[in-house]
Amino acid sequence: MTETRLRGVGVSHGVAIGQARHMGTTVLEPPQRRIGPAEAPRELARARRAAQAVAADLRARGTLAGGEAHAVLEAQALMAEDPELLADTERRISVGSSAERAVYDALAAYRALLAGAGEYLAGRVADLDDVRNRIIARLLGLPTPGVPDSDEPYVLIARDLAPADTALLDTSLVLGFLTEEGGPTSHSAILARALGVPAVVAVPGAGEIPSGVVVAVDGSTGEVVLEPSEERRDRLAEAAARRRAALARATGPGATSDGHRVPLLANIGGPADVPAAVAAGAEGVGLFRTELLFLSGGERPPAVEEQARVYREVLAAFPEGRVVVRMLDAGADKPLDFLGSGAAEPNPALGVRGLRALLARPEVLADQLAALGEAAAGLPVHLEVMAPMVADRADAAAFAAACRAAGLGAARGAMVEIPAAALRARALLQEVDFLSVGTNDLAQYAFAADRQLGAVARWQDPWQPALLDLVALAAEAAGAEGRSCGICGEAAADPALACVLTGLGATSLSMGAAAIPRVRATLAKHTLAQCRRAAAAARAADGAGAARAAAQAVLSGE
Ligand SMILES: C=C(OP(=O)(O)O)C(=O)O
Ligand SMILES: [Mg+2]
Repeated sequence: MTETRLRGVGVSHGVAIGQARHMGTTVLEPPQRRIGPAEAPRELARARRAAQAVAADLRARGTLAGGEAHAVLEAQALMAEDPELLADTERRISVGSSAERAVYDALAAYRALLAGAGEYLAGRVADLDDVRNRIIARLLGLPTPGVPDSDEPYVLIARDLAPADTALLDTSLVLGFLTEEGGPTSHSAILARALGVPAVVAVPGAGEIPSGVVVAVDGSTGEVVLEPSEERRDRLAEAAARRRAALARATGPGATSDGHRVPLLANIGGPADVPAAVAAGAEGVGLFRTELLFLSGGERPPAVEEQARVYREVLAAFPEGRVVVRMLDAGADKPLDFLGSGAAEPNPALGVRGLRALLARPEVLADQLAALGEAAAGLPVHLEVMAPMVADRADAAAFAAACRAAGLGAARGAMVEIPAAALRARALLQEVDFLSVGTNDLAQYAFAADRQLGAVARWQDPWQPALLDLVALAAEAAGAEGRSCGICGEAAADPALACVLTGLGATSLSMGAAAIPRVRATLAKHTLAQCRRAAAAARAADGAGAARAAAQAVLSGE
């Protein structure tokens, strides 16, 4: 057979060569069965139950997968339970649709809306299709279409991948992803990058690739070749090896090409994330999200001893390194029953969350600090603790007082996630030792754009110049006080943006482990002066796209 070449958008670097296997993504279309009015209550109850069961299953998968997948699956669970979708389903049942047909039609209507609503929302269509398939399969008593069964490694082909499936993919079997739809911001792309699996999205005709055919996927160039010749395979493998070698050459501590040090740290959710962080050469942990530990505790926070055991496991993995532990950040996107967080609040993102929740329950904060003290005892690690959602100097002072009362010798910091904290960063530094900018929440609050809501996702783009202005304020304040100001939001994982953040004065960058090698390599190619020029160019732009282009032009030496 001769080679066939296809082209898509490379979204996750590397080359994968293997047999094609298709994801079972056929949308299940239930028959047009009409029901009488007497059957309606039963059908409605069935539809409700199925939606609830699917939401619970997605949540359970999210908890199991942890990390990035957790939030993605939570968002999908919310789709399954969406009150408007349920109301539409109810309306359709009341006029004679069966439960499965009503769900199918209600979701189809919503899907059409999403598909036509711009790149980011269109990227959520695959998530919605997956939710639809899951609910309908459950109503029809069928298995949910999903990841193919295979004992041999393969290249996974799909229309688009749903997070529920990609989250639990066995990466020892999946060599790469290839999707017909999707874009750089689709979950297939985000998760492929998080898993470190090569991926090409938006490949026209991908759905028609016969199962079992050998495909070569180059996630760096977007090239896809069916039945590649020996020569082609060799060439692709060589190119990938060259790129890998370039990445591997960039080892050691993070620094610009002229030696300005920017420690590269890992964002972790617990001990399970440590091996990947160590393998990526993380110089420590810049953000240890401790919520996962509390999520598994149910009604009560985990006991001090249990917390200490988990913290120690992490701390012991970074001898001489720096580990920044973020105090429990409950509420809003991370609700926790025992803190009653968000339950009765009309707007939990603006409510008693983060440090506010901890100050309302000082014994929870005191226990966590005590557990950290116990965990660090006798270890050479540099333990640092920081408070989430610090709004003003009084917050920073209250946190510092709690640390003092706990007798914890660790450096204390404030996260800059609320614009007020960035604006008055210097005042916070009168109370705490360092700052760490959480760009995810800082964007949410700066743009009044719920980080969980796809409809406002455009403002979550970390290249927004207004967000960069706020980062600059925090970094400049820290510089003036001779303190450190790290970045620990998603922004730090984008190699070009990492250079910009360095140019703004960030003193360390913390990100998911998979992003570290590329950020290290990119940073090592540019001088501090170039990073500063890129930062100035990005801030001078209007809009995220223009900022990205302006910075990239500077970094590529145009
Ligand atoms: C790092 C951050 O914290 P989280 O994503 O856990 O809220 C942030 O808000 O940027
Ligand atoms: Mg945050």
